Amino acid sequence: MKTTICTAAQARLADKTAIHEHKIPSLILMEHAALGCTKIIQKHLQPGGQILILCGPGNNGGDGLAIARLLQRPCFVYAPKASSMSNDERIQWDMLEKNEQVHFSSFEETLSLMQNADMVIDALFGNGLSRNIEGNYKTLIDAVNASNAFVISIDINSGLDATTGKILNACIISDLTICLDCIKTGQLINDGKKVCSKLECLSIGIPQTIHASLKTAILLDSEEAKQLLPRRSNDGHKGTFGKALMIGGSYSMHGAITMAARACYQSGIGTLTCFVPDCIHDILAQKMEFAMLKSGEDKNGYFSNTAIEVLTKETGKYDIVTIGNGMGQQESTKELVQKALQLSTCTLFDADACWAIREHPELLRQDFSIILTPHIKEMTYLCHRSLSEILQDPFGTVQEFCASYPNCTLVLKSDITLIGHKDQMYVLHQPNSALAKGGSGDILCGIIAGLYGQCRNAFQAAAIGTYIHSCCAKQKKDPACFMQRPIRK
Ligand SMILES: NC(=O)C1=CN([C@@H]2O[C@H](COP(=O)(O)OP(=O)(O)OC[C@H]3O[C@@H](n4cnc5c(N)ncnc54)[C@H](O)[C@@H]3O)[C@@H](O)[C@H]2O)[C@@H](O)CC1
Ligand SMILES: [K+]
Repeated sequence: MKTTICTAAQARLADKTAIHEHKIPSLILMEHAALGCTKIIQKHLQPGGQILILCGPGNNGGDGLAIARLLQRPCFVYAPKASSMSNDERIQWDMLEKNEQVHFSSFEETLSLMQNADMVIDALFGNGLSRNIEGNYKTLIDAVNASNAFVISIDINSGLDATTGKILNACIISDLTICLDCIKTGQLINDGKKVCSKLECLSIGIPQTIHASLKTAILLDSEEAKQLLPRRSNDGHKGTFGKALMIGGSYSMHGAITMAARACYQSGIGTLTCFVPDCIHDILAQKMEFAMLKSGEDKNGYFSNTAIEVLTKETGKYDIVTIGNGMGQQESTKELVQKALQLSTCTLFDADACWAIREHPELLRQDFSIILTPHIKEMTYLCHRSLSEILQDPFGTVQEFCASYPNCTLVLKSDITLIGHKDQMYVLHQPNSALAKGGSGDILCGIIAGLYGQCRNAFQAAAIGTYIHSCCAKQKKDPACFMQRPIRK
């Protein structure tokens, strides 16, 4: 089952389509949601523990009331007046009329119960939050955040804007958030990253085809990765697994091209050639027994502007070309980037190559595939957004870029990494500081190139490469030591 990532509008549209076009009554969706949540809540609940459920005026509150019924144990519930409830919440309320285990508490009682509660269920606001939280709701949220209870938010932490991840004046900080049907973009960016410790996504019976038709982003998890991993046939030869050319390096940054090349080789490329400035040829010859080496004229420790001549004879020889690692922000990098595109083969732009192309973004529109792997700062060279604008809206940034450059696959690297191509997007949500070090990006570039050689599909290679890179870091190994075996299990 795919886990999807939606804006508030996409999530609402998915709900609406399920209800109006697929004729699934909203109360059935609510029951699925509440049954699933109840099972998860029970896993965290101690016998005899005191549970307090906070319900708001919409269907999120309806979920809370349904959970109170399904728990089948004594619990305290705070709920608004029946007259201000949504229709479905009102029906849930009626179902509790004869229930003797549910005790409704006033606002003041709720505040005092909070001090001894073992668990608080946050069903105040979900996808319908539309303005700043004030008054009693703010007081309740502040009290939850000051309590020692284990807090579970239903769907979205109340107070968080589901799309932007901004807090609307006050917001529940949860130990666990159970996302209904899909993760919301706001839960992965901005304040959203700080208010939910753990996200668990629950299917509530909305048909998967609805998300497919809405082109929502897909979470890159182990199930998805297994589908994307290229299979190596035992009767393949080195040509089967691709020929890569990696262009990069400079006197002070020969490590970058070395790490990228080693990762490419260890990712299963058929043959690998590195093109480096003359001044580091001998150093790399010592370090790279796994790659063929070509070198071009250097100047002051970098490629010279004329180094490109060597590449003229290389057209048609390679399946993938990578460019950028350790090249520096030099005039010659700009020249080489343009020359590399004349090889008319799939080209991966990493690091300084993303800077070098910024004066000629029109060159990114080619009839072959281009992969770009910028981090946030490098992304500022590729679009008309500032660093903070990209950080505020990484999803929109990737969508906008991919719509403008349909032959490009963009890997926007950050604590969450977004991989986009046309209207498709994968999201890797495995933040890990092990990757926050020089060389990580070079290794990713190499892994993607190595996998491209085996699948010849830029979007697939970028997505599976990004996933494997992150898995290697989780194993606390040097990511360059990765093996494909762990995710094949
Ligand atoms: N209909 C469906 O398809 C399903 C909806 N579900 C739940 O329903 C939620 C969405 O329900 P709703 O659209 O009713 O939205 P909410 O439950 O988030 O609440 C909307 C209500 O809160 C009020 N409100 C918004 N901001 C406020 C603020 N700052 N202060 C005070 N009141 C405020 C609105 O006027 C509206 O009455 C989802 O998040 C999910 O929990 C689930 O039950 C599954 C099925
Ligand atoms: K909530």
